Amino acid sequence: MKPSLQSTSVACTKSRLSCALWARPSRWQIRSIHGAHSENRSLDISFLPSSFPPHAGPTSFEGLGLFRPVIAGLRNAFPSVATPTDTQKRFIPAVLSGNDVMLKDRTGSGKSFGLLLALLSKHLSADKFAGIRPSLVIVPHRDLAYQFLHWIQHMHVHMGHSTSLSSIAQVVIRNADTPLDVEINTLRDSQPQILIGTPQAFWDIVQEDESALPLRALSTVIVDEVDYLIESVPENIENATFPGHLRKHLVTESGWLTRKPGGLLKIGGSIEPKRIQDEVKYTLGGTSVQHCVVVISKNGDITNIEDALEPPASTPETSDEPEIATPSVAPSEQVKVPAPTPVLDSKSPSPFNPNSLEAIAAAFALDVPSVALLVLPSSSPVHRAVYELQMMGINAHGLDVLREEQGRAYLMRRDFNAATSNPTLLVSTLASTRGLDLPVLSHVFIYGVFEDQPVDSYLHIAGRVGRFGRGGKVISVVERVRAFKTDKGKLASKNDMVTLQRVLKKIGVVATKFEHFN
Ligand SMILES: Nc1ncnc2c1ncn2[C@@H]1O[C@H](COP(=O)(O)OP(=O)(O)OP(=O)(O)O)[C@@H](O)[C@H]1O
Repeated sequence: MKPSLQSTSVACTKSRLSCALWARPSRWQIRSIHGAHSENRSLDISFLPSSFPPHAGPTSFEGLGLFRPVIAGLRNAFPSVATPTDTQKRFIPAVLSGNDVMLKDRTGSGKSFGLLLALLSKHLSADKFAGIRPSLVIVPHRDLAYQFLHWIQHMHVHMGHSTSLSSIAQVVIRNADTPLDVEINTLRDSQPQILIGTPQAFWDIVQEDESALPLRALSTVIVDEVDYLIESVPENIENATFPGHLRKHLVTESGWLTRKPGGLLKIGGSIEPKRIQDEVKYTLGGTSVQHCVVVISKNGDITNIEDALEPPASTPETSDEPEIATPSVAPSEQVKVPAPTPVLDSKSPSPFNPNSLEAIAAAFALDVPSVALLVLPSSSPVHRAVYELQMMGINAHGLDVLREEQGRAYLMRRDFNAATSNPTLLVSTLASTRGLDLPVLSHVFIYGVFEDQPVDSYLHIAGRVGRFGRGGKVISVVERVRAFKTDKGKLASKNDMVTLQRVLKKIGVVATKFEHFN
């Protein structure tokens, strides 16, 4: 089938910036990118100039041209989302009108959510019989795929639209429980209008049966976390393929995106490097977010980093945002929960510094009213950390947005001040927290310093709190002397405190004392 020039696609990232929308899905081929590493990780699409004028148009969702039933679903499922953010005011009309858009803005500015509203509007407003070709939403990890589906599911309940949820959207992920051919047959039986999945899942399906995915007949492609996806592309990919295309054409702006003069709108984030400091403060929730650094010394002492500022007098956070009741979902529309996590081998040596975990457990017990997130480096065993924290009496769970107490319950809650008798610590890795939105999070703990792109990693993780001007604490726990093995197997040591000091300096953040460890 020949691709239509009306096709568009969107890509979106969760770090400091970016979201892109472009066309010509017929040129897409999917290559395996999962787990691949690039030597060249210096790609930076952060400072692309904005070619879109400041917004002066409608200020309501109705005025932006969203489909009425989608707005009805939004109002009932998300009453706190009353008016569009600046960035949504700009990109929603652009997406609806079929433009290719590259979007970048600060974390938590509503990029993903707004894209979903636009995508739903495009699909649901299309003529029922003429239909619209399907769309693909590519996200970096499973939990984000389900977060998207969860958002759609909650709006769908209130839309009063006759189309079933499974005909509107489905998640495509790979899990050991569902054989590939079952997944492919499901897709064949009921192809939804919006397919949400990870690159690995799409790649596996295409390899097995290319015709199972409508790659040559897509109406929109959204790529969320586009910078992350680009970074994970191996340098040596032969032929320009997806996301090799992203590297070669999107980033270098060679014209793959610009199918017609002026066809690509670059929206938001025209940030000069010299202004990055201001932008970072904005990105990280302004002055309402505190950044604490807890240092573990060789003898196990736990202290605040030197030169940390005294914390401001605490003022309880106020919010007029209501807690949202979870609407009931018909059993046929409920998301299938994959198999439970594997049993832990607790006898093998722990990769974690026990003093660091103890510091996290103590800080959590002393300071967290309801729910916090602990982010581990990407290769860390989450189950092991959960097990060790549970042994310390902490109500720790591996993050899994399909399970109520492991994350699902927190996707919708907005009762920021509520304290619970048994607060929850959700544990995850950097790779699987990208883009996640748990509005009720008050604290995020960071285990160590992320050696690969430490600044971006910090910005991304810190952005899980302080969303939409709310407060929060980012607490990094670092070792003053961390022993490690070099590539040649020799023992060496690093001072993670110094590395983190450099990161904070670079992004213009001054650490605040974590008061309980004074
Ligand atoms: N217009 C709005 N008004 C109030 N809240 C909003 C609005 N749009 C989105 N939100 C809420 O803001 C939160 C963050 O949205 P979203 O995840 O889309 O931001 P993002 O820019 O994609 O963030 P990140 O870069 O971290 O992924 C969600 O809880 C969403 O419900």
